[in-house]
Amino acid sequence: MIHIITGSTLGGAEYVGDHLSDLLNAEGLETTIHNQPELNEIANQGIWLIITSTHGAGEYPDNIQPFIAALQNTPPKMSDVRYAVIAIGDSSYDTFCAAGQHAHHLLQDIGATPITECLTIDVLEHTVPEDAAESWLKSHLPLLR
Ligand SMILES: Cc1cc2nc3c(=O)[nH]c(=O)nc-3n(C[C@H](O)[C@H](O)[C@H](O)COP(=O)(O)O)c2cc1C
Repeated sequence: MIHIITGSTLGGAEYVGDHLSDLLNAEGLETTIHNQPELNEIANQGIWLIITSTHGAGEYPDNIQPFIAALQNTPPKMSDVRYAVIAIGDSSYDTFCAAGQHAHHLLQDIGATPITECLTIDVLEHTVPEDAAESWLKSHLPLLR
């Protein structure tokens, strides 16, 4: 099972999550999308794919903040979780993709295993972030099985 966990204010990261979920399902991989993630509803095993934008001054979007706080305050056993983070942001901000980068380090710190480095998608360069995410997915598919 691949848990797709999104952090989004304007919907962009959610669209990326929906798109990747469709592609993974077409490859025969099972997914669950968590657009309002609750730590106690997400099994601490399998693959977590976190897709989050950055808002404010390097902040997480509101919908994912409680989930991140719960991971920090009461981290579950993460040794059976492999994960990847897709960070979406705008490189005109000093805090480019800060939320996604933070999530990547946090998961590693609490004992989950990274599948790969954090992917950053710059919306100035990629007006359709789904396209950049799709290319990434295709090249990382063997690691997600
Ligand atoms: C008020 C505001 C603050 C933002 N702050 C940041 C930021 O600190 N770092 C960054 O990389 N992008 C920042 N962005 C860009 C967003 O991350 C980007 O537009 C993203 O595509 C939004 O994704 P979403 O639709 O999932 O919320 C900001 C955008 C807005 C509107």
